[in-house]
Amino acid sequence: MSNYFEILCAVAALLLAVYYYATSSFDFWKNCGVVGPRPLPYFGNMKDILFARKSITVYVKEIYDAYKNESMIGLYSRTTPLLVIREPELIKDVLIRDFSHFSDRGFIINEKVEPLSPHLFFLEAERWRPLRNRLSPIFTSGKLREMFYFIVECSHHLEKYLDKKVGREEVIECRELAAKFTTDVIGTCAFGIEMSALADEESEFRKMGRAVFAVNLRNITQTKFRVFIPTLYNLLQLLPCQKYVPFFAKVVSETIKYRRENNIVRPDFINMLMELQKHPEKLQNIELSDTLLTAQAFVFFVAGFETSSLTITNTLYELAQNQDIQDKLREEIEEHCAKNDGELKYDDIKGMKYLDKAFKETLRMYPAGSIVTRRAQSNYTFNGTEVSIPKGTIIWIPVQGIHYDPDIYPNPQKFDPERFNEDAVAARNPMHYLPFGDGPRNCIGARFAAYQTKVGLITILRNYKIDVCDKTMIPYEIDPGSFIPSPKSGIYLKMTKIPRECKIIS
Ligand code: HEM
Repeated sequence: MSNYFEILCAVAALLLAVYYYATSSFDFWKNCGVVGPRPLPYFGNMKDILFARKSITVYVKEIYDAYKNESMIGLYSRTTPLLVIREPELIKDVLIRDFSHFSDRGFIINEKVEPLSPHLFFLEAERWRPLRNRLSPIFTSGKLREMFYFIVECSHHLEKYLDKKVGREEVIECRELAAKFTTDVIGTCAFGIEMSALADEESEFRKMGRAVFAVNLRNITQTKFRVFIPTLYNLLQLLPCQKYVPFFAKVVSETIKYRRENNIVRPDFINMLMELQKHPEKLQNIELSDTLLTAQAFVFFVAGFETSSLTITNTLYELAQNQDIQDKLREEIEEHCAKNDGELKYDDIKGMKYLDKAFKETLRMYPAGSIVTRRAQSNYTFNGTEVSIPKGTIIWIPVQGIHYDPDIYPNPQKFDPERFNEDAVAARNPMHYLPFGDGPRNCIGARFAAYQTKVGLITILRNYKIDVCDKTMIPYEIDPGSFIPSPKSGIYLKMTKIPRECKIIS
């Protein structure tokens, strides 16, 4: 009898210890005077996200809306305190003014689990800083002008593809269409080779691109473990390496070898990475090994094709439902064509003001980064407050919540490019529009993204009228398992051919 009692006591003590471990930090925000939703033992506030029942995008908007009058909201990423910042001045402190305290995103990197993970997006501040300094010149407008030729070449392939695919009118799944185009663009610019995603239905690059973003158990587990359960993340090295890793490694090493042997110089990302490899002194003695180089080419591909293809898709989705805006946009394209005898050049794209507003409005409604994250690199007290956070605290900037705040963007569900006319932009706090983040660690490819997205849109819109059809998903639903907020199913739209004569030339 006494044995049973002892076992019972031991089990109770164990349960108590587990409960204590799972909840002991839950007074942290209360003690700081920061409010937030009640956390659950072990899961904190992340249960629905961990089980992919809710996307971060939806969750962060709910939290933002629920704490309307707060400048900060305290959450728990399982047992670890995590802070959401709403107030624009504090956001500016984190992203810009006090960036030296927040120059890291807080992703863990385990090169055994993911050999291509030490890239610009994930890298810790020490390796990130010299690499970013040296990679930034790849994206200047001068370099972009040189690369514009490649983007335009891909737009001709897109035109041909559409000609073949769409007869007089046809329902097209636009996500796949746009992804093929941006795969070709980023492929030629990042890897320096033709990916032929548009020309070849079985393109290996397109298959690998799909594999990187596939919403499957492996990808969901990997992302959730990396972000929320880092202790278990290391166990993933027991699984075989993702198939795209050896693929990209081989492509990059073969390209480099071929260029070295044949003395080929081409104005693209891989060329600039090879130049850097030759001059380690420029990287403050961080060795740009072949793997580190491949990781950078890989992140340009991964960060570059899906974000822009979703932006093209989402713009078409909104234009199909807003015919007046679509007509106005087409008029602007035609006007520019007429001025240049049917041709569009690099500078014309820059001059298309209405296209720019529509692009920006799409990114307001569908930001690829629904949160921007930073990690505190030292203990930090927020200016004008008594809230102090310890080194290591993760910060979430709730971009999705801000972009749908009716006090900032009245009637936020409405697609309205006029929100981006000069006066409206000047009247808004810059921290209230963050599709590319901000500060020294903002999106390095923002300018490139704008050009490839706009060229893709022009190519489609000048040739086709876009309408919704029975298969169009209305309302738009985000797949809770997706890493970059993506629609739950394909985006099917009807395309009807319009005879055009305008051509883009570089
Ligand atoms: C519409 C398209 C795109 C969107 C919406 C987008 C959005 C973002 C966002 C929100 C961030 C994080 C910024 C921050 O933390 O402040 C980011 C970072 C990054 N993006 Fe983009 N991006 C796009 C296209 C591209 C393209 C085309 C490339 C490359 C060719 C690219 C490469 C990167 C890289 C390397 C980072 C990490 C930068 C660093 O940590 O230094 N992105 N992007």
